[in-house]
Amino acid sequence: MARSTGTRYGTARLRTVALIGVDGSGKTTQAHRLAEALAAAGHPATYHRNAGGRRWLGRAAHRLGRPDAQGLLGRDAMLLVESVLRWLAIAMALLGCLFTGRVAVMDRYAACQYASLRAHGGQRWERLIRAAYRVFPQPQVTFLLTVPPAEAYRRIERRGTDQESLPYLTAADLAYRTLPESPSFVPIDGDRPADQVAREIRAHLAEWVSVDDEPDEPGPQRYRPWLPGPVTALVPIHALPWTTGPVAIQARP
Ligand SMILES: Cc1cn([C@H]2C[C@H](O)[C@@H](COP(=O)(O)OP(=O)(O)O)O2)c(=O)[nH]c1=O
Repeated sequence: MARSTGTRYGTARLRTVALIGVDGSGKTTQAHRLAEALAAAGHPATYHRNAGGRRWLGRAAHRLGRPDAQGLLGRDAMLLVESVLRWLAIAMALLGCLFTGRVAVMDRYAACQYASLRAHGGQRWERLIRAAYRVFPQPQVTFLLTVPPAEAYRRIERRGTDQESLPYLTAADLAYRTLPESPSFVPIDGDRPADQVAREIRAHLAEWVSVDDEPDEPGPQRYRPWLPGPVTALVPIHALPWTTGPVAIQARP
């Protein structure tokens, strides 16, 4: 019988994966898909929406006749509220996964808050917020989903649940690319069909799935969505058609 060793890269265990990027880049779509794929491959995972409250505060602001959350609270107060709410959300998510042993699939992480501060002109808070967020471990892998700001804008308009301006999305896009930690992000071109993007994300994470990870019993569970089928399962991951270069995995714990 095969022994399951969990979701591992060498001796390290996959605990946290983060998806970051501007609004409309596809984080939520891909994070849900990734959590489902991990679970289907026998690696229990939980999706976490690490919201900063900007969307629901924006809806509240609308009801009160203000244009958005920032119009309601003011820029600095909004950035601080967002930073606190996101900090709490990340802390709860990490604690939950610590107790359950599940992989945390993070829809946004600390870097999103640093980018938000920069894109909203709140740089003077960055040192303070970074100090507060330093308690959080680096995710083993952080995917930066990239789409042209104009495409992100179109998607948000179609979604219809919130609003972002094109200049803001452009500033946020630049902020992500220029964060000091950006060299450690795995960039993923999100301006492609969602299936293709999901496959590339899974291909990067395939390095973490031990060969011992086959489930004990044969049957439907043996399907491993990391790879497209039994024939290609024997092909080295670097040779698969959707990989664009060496598999990039960040610092291991
Ligand atoms: C991933 C993806 C999403 N969408 C849609 C779904 C959503 O309504 C919207 C934004 O996607 P979403 O996953 O919510 O992005 P984010 O979490 O980064 O804000 O765009 C597309 O039209 N094409 C895509 O390839």
